[in-house]
Amino acid sequence: MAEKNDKYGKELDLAVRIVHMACSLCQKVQQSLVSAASGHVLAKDDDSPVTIADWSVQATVSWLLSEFLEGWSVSIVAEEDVQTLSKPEAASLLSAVVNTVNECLAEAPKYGLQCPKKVLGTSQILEAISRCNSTGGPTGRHWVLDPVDGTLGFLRGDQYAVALGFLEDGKLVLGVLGCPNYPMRKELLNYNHQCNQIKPTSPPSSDIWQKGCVMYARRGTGQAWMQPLIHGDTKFEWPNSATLLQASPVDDPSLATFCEPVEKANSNHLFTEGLVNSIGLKNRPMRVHSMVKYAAIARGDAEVYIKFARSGYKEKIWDHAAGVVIVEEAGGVVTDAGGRPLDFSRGLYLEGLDRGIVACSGPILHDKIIGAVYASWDSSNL
Ligand SMILES: Nc1ncnc2c1ncn2[C@@H]1O[C@H](COP(=O)(O)OS(=O)(=O)O)[C@@H](OP(=O)(O)O)[C@H]1O
Ligand SMILES: [Mg+2]
Ligand SMILES: [Mg+2]
Ligand SMILES: [Mg+2]
Repeated sequence: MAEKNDKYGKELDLAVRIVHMACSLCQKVQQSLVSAASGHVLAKDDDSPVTIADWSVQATVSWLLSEFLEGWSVSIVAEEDVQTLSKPEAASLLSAVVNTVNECLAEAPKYGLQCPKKVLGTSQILEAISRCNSTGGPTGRHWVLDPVDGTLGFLRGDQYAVALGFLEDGKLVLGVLGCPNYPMRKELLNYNHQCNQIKPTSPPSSDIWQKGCVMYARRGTGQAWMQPLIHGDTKFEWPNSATLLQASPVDDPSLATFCEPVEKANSNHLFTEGLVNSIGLKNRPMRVHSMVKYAAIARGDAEVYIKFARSGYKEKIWDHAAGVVIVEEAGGVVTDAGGRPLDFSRGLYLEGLDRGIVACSGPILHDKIIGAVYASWDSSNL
């Protein structure tokens, strides 16, 4: 962990504590959603799901960043807004969000942070959510938040992530990724998804499933770290509990494992199948929701992550920021399909992205995949 005087040390320390809190919030909401088999799930305009957890995490993170970075006029780029939540028919949803946020903030001392002097009211919570309306850009400091990435995975009792990145002058400098359902063994990561597809209402039950982690990295250190999630009455303690992450040394495609989004609608599975076959990648794909795919590369559980969204879809910065810096500092390489670094300096979207995203555990494998993309592209139906 960064010493307190190091650049961004204060921000990283705070962000890690906040993400631990957010993960704990999500675990509680996920348990209650899965056991109620219904609950507060809404569809957004683009038909994607949003839950109590998405809004509650955004409110909690926003409140904590503003409180502890006072005077920095905190700028936050985040996924959710308050439109749906402010409608009269969403009153019970809003009250659940208010309770969830206050319960989470009351636990702040366990994470070494102060809780609010008074319980936060509805308007303060709506304000905290809507304050995250920054559009980022090439100058200044901006936090980039995906409160729940992989909401679909979250609803299935499967993989999801809380992702918090930090940009300065258009450059990604910090990434913190909370993975509350990240299992301890790689085989379980794959099995977890399949298991929950068959039995979507069964939450992971044994300790091994529930053991989550928080990963973090600071640009330029060449180090990425992982801590176990805080459970029960354990007090937050670090840097003692952190272990160094190292991306996989495998550079032979025939030995590599690749991961990709679960949903065909989010990435072209047919194209990646042709692509990985063409370079002799034999292992079957690990289909995992959310930025846990970046976490798997950083931790050495997989070697390649490929995402080719349908043409016309614009990738949002909060779906990648935290994961990219963690993979890069763990020794990996992340670019677009043309081999260029992702550009976080141009607002809400990864503008100028060439076709898709390719993240690899190292440069040799990355070169091979990019070469294969060029070779496969013309014959593809994208
Ligand atoms: N049509 C389309 N194409 C590409 N990407 C899309 C699309 N729609 C949504 N999204 C974004 O995908 C985020 C989830 O990515 P995943 O890799 O987890 O996808 S998947 O659930 O495994 O299929 C998801 O993030 P969350 O909304 O935070 O869950 C979306 O931002
Ligand atoms: Mg997302
Ligand atoms: Mg999200
Ligand atoms: Mg979403």
